[in-house]
Amino acid sequence: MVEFGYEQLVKATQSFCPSRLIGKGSHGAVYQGVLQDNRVVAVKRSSINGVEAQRDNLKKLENEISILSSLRQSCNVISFLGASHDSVQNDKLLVMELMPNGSLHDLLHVAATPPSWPQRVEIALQIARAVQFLHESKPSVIHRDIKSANILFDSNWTAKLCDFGLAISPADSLSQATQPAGTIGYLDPSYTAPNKLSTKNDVFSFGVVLLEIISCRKVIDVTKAPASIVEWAIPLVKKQRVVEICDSRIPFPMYMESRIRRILSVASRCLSDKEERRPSIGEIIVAMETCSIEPVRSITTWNSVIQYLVQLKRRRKLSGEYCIRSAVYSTRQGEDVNSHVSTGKVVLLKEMLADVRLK
Ligand SMILES: Nc1ncnc2c1ncn2[C@@H]1O[C@H](COP(=O)(O)OP(=O)(O)OP(=O)(O)O)[C@@H](O)[C@H]1O
Repeated sequence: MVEFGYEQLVKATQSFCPSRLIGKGSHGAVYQGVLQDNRVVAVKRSSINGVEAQRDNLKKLENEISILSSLRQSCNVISFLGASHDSVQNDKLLVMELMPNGSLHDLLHVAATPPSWPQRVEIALQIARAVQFLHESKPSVIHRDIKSANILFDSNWTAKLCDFGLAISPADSLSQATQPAGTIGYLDPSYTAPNKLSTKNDVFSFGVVLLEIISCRKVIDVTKAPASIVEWAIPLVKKQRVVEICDSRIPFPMYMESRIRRILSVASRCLSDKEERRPSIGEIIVAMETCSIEPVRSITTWNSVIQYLVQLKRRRKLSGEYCIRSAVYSTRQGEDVNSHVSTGKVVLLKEMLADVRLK
């Protein structure tokens, strides 16, 4: 693990200047810093506004550093760059890549322009890959706080999972004594005691994020009944009323209907009351990879429309060929050609059939 000098990071953040503050979380504040080699990074600090870090905050940041430093690099998990410790102020610092494009939460609930449907599908897949990376790491890691606010976008608009303050490895002996934790609205209701810790807790939270991506509804919205996104959406998925779940700010895309249905069906399985019925993240990836199209960056709605039209044209060509073949067969049997094709095509078809008969 790279150990940064505390003074070096104080300088990089201009002494944790308020103008460098990106945001505050429950266990620290994140600042933008510029290192000596001009790399622009994000620095998470356990103390807020210089007030000595609460023991709990410090423990969470230490845990985050320990988990991130144990992981290999992954495309969809925040890149850990190093850490620093100041024994005088009892302060810890975590250095990570800067994510300049905000969170999925802001993209869904704050941004003026809602993300396109292909973008949503790709983001969902990128998050699934991040969870797969954690669950299939050796030893495996359970994030315990998967939510849209913890999914940030890098400069290429690649989604990455962040905030490992609550992450835990079931292989760690301490995990058996760790109390359940997470964020209301995303927290698995069956995670009620330390011994209920399982990768399926993350699968549940991932299912909630899928519903949020498709509907753009807040996970808990007290102005609506039912307030919980899960209680609202799952009965609609079961009744196949998919259009009612989809974000109505952008038109429902007929060309993506099957992909959206598939994602909602995955979400519904992730949110099953019975943990054993929830799919593993490996199964989720298999189901979802058929939904993906292209990287978010290069996707435009037009690309997808063009893809759809090409597919449609191919399908029509195939069904046209089928029509002609079936008409040839029926004509040989003495049936009427018109029963197989639209009138527009009959003239051409009759000429072709004449040709077939001549042969
Ligand atoms: N690497 C990063 N690059 C850019 N912004 C970041 C980065 N990491 C965190 N942030 C932002 O900094 C703020 C604080 O993040 P932090 O992870 O400490 O807490 P949080 O996720 O907001 O809250 P909580 O810890 O309560 O779940 C958030 O607005 C988050 O989006």
